[in-house]
Amino acid sequence: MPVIEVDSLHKRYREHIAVAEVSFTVERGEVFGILGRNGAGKTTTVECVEGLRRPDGGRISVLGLDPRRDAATLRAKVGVQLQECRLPDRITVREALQLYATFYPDPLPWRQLLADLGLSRQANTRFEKLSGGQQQRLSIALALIGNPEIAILDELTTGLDPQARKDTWALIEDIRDRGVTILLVTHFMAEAERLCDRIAVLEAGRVAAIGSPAELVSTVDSAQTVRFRPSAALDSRLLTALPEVTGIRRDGAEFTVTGHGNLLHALTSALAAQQVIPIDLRLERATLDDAFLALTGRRLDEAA
Ligand SMILES: Nc1ncnc2c1ncn2[C@@H]1O[C@H](COP(=O)(O)OP(=O)(O)OP(=O)(O)O)[C@@H](O)[C@H]1O
Repeated sequence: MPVIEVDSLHKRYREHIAVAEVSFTVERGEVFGILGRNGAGKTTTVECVEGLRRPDGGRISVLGLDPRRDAATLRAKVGVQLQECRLPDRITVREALQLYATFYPDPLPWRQLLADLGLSRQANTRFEKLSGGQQQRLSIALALIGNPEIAILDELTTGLDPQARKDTWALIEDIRDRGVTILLVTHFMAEAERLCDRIAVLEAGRVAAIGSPAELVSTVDSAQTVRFRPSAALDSRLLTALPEVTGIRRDGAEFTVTGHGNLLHALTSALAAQQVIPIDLRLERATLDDAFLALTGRRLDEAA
């Protein structure tokens, strides 16, 4: 049974429709990503799942419960990392965790959690003195202190440097390995690709597609490109005769061949038969970026 079910969610702010029609399910133990450009409706969707906003239409079930009606029960089972975590400047890491631990019936031991998050040395450091990466890790710790079944993480690594981002990704993989189901909001393609078992691509308040990163890429992956330099003179008609080849371009010594199916195999076999070696052989396939563009009509980093 899915742990989160969102069915035909609709939410507007006055006359502005933030979420027009969103449906997805999250299975136990998976990392499910909501990927979309700024303003696509990601935060509004997860805030409805968290019970922080009242939907104008549709149905949401979390662990079989209603996020608003059963808010008190769900609070102990769902850990939430808010998009902007601001704590009082003078509170220490230890105090924040001890305070949050009192909100839950069965909290994790905070010392262990700090060690897992690489924050042990900051236990007595005030919030204002933490680096951006440390503040981010603390906000994840606060989402996990209640020992939740589900963690909802919004813009996990925004504002972090590349190393802190990679450390945070490794941390999320650890959390997933402990069996926590993770709903992750992101507008970073690399983050979605690295962490998510499945992704819902959101565009203008609607789901454009749902699938694993590989499934999303395969929807646009009919065309492939192979580039190489032949080791000896090559008659390009040999290649155009192959059923897998749809086009050939020549720039100086380099050939660029486009096609589909088992293009690479067909090409290398044809070249081998002519005793031609393809030098600097490269196969280029569609990426998740290409899939996003094909699905939504715009690049992920394009302004709204
Ligand atoms: N409280 C609000 N009042 C009015 N409009 C809002 C409110 N919150 C969000 N919106 C608008 O609703 C739309 C969806 O916003 P939402 O924050 O859900 O998108 P998002 O995909 O999470 O974007 P971001 O990555 O920028 O947070 C946007 O056009 C936004 O301006």
